[in-house]
Amino acid sequence: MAITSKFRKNSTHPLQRLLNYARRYRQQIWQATSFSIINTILDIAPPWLIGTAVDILVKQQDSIIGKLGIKNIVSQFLLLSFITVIIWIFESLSQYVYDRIWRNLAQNIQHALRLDTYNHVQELDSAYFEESSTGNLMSILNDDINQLEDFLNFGANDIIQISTSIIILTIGAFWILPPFITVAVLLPMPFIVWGSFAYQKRLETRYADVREKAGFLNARLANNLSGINTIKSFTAEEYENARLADESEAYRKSNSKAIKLSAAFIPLIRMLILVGFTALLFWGGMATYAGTISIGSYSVLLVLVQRLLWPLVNLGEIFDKYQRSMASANRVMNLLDAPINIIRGDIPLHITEVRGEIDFKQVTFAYYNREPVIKKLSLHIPSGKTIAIVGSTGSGKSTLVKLLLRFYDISSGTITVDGIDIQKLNLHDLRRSIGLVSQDVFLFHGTVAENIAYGTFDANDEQIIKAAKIAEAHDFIMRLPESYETIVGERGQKLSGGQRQRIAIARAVLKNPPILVLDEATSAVDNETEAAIQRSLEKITANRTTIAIAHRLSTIRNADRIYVMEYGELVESGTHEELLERNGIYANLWRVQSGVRSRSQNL
Ligand SMILES: Nc1ncnc2c1ncn2[C@@H]1O[C@H](COP(=O)(O)OP(=O)(O)OP(=O)(O)O)[C@@H](O)[C@H]1O
Repeated sequence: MAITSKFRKNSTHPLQRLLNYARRYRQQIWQATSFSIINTILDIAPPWLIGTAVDILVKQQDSIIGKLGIKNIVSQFLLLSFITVIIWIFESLSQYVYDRIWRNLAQNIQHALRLDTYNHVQELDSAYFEESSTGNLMSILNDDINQLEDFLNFGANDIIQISTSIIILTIGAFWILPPFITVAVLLPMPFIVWGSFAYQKRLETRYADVREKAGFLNARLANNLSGINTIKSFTAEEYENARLADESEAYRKSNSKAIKLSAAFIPLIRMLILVGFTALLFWGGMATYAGTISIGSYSVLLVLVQRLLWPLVNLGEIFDKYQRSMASANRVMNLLDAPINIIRGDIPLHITEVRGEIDFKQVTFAYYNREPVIKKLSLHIPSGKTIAIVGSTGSGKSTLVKLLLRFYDISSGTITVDGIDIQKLNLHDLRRSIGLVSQDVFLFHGTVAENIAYGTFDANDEQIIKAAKIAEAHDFIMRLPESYETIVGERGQKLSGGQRQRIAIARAVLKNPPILVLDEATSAVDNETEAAIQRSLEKITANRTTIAIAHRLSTIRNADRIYVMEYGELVESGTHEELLERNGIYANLWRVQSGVRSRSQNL
């Protein structure tokens, strides 16, 4: 598995990547662009109307409108007023339309992008999550996508309107003015455009750094909030304050660097515009005085330049927004492009037809950049039998389960279920066939009933209660304030460890999988709860292939076969009695545990 490829950066420009993504909204984008352009054209009309009004006053019967045959000054002004009203109405209408389309487009794109990215994240393998922090992923899924929304709301429209203005100004100036004045007016333009691009390039790296720092800050926050009890118990508040201050300071400094550059942009553009405006004011005035251009044209131009050149001042702000959103687009697109390394097979496995025969053949596996933790391991689990795996901590027991569920793919060897290589099986079918009660039970924020029905979403109340009874959870659930409707809190923190464990078992019972994996299902419980869980497990493991991983040997002594694992290899196997007779590692462990037990019971 080429893990390094996950973190490969895509060299395509983020705008191009965003446009490729937004292709499905092509129609909406064209509509919004058209209305933005129409609005800009209509927006240029007022200077023309002012020029025409001056023209009427100066030339009277010979004005532009006069030349149309309307000689009466009142009628000329009436017509001009009528045109003004019409233009105004259409300008307002077009503004309403483009604003609505752009803003809805921003909503649609951010919505689709968030769902697609989240969906993609769900498909990524466990190794990806180990290399990236939840807080950073959260900041991509939330902040970065919001940043894009912010740009799409107004930024795209602003860029289109300014570009249209520049084109119209250029055409208009060449049309009306003597060339030397036009050149003087337009002289700042290439500098503004070139300057903007040069600026943008430098801002790009600074904003990429800002987004990265935002990710680190978020990661720290997410980590601390989920470990708040540990912080409190170790009275590490001051320490964490300092650590957070460091991350926050790094974010502030990074922003400061970007601000230093971006804040200088507007004053610079303003100076360049000043050159053009002064040139027009002076030479245009001289040319009008000399009679080369009319007073009407001169006034149109002055207002036009004021209306068209000055908005360029906003260019700084727009480029700033653009650059910030491109830094975000890059992060979102990189996440969306992260390759899915667990390839789904296409052989279906119907849950009702699974026999549950599992075979590990010469399986070797190493975590990324680590030594192998499973070494040429072979294990046969007959259908319907219960096997147990015991062994010292870190020997690789949980890893075996993760490989069976394909959280990771093996380096060599094969794992089969009912004789079919799990890499060829439909991944969802494979996972649906396996019920996992893991070491650290995860409950979602919601009710007890919702948590039991997690994964069996169509279960009715009766089925949920039945499963809870089998898991010996019904009694304690009925004692909760709102029984099955009690909210368990985030990660189930309003319940005890043993209660969470029993809900997890009820969840597995309801799922009714042909293969059951119990990874330390009785780890966090007292003797009484263990006995209760043990009773329920006996019921649910009957006639179901079961893999039980345990540290407490008493919980697995009745297994059909027990395997002892050491450093990624199976070193002993047999029934409880056979292993005791063999007098090896298992027998030793048993003696230690039963000794400890009897002593602790005597105390
Ligand atoms: N995601 C991971 N990345 C790198 N190494 C890992 C990862 N998960 C586990 N390991 C390492 O793999 C080895 C086997 O871990 P595993 O969790 O399978 O042990 P275990 O036998 O289940 O231990 P325990 O009884 O304590 O739960 C350990 O040395 C552990 O440090």
